Amino acid sequence: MDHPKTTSRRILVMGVSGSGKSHIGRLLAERLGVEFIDGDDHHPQANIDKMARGIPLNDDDRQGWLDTLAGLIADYHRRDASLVIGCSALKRRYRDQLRSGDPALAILFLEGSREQLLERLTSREGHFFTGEAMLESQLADLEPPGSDEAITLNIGDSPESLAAAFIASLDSTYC
Ligand SMILES: Nc1ncnc2c1ncn2[C@@H]1O[C@H](COP(=O)(O)OP(=O)(O)OP(=O)(O)O)[C@@H](O)[C@H]1O
Ligand SMILES: O=C(O)[C@H](O)[C@@H](O)[C@H](O)[C@H](O)CO
Repeated sequence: MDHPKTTSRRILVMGVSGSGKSHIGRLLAERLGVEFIDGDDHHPQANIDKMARGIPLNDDDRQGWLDTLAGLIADYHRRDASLVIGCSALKRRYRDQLRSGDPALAILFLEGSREQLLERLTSREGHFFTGEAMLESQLADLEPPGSDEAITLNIGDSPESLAAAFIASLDSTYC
């Protein structure tokens, strides 16, 4: 798809829990010198409580939250300000909702195997999202984006390599 050349861009870092959205998103924003928003910080408390009880979110739970994030993306787009935002964005229609804020939203999909993801989740401490069953539900909901929607990178690489590879792909897409 052809998009008008712009001096700013909005970037979504997506993937299931433990794929590295917060870590890679923050690093990417730092490398690009732009703001980072962690989608998790915008969940209503009811969603956090539900996940902390080990109950996966459903479409209804995610609706208002995705609306909030789409609104933030739209706001940055309107102001021609750059942004990296982390959000699981598991289903195609969730991404469509986020793209309603910026049709040229660039997407980095962090892809990993069940084993890689479980290892990352079990070594992480102090987070409300835990447990193998929760990861299973995320993998069941995941509709992986194709190359028409996203740049896909495997989480086995170091954070620095992932950020550099994505930035290189952006340059070739946008220049
Ligand atoms: N490429 C990587 N290599 C090694 N460790 C990583 C990498 N990416 C992330 N990590 C580590 O893996 C763990 C999970 O990463 P992170 O919290 O960023 O995932 P997340 O997708 O934001 O998860 P959630 O959606 O549950 O918040 C963290 O401890 C993080 O430091
Ligand atoms: O869509 C969802 O089910 C949720 O957003 C989860 O993905 C959490 O936000 C996150 O992964 C936990 O940290």
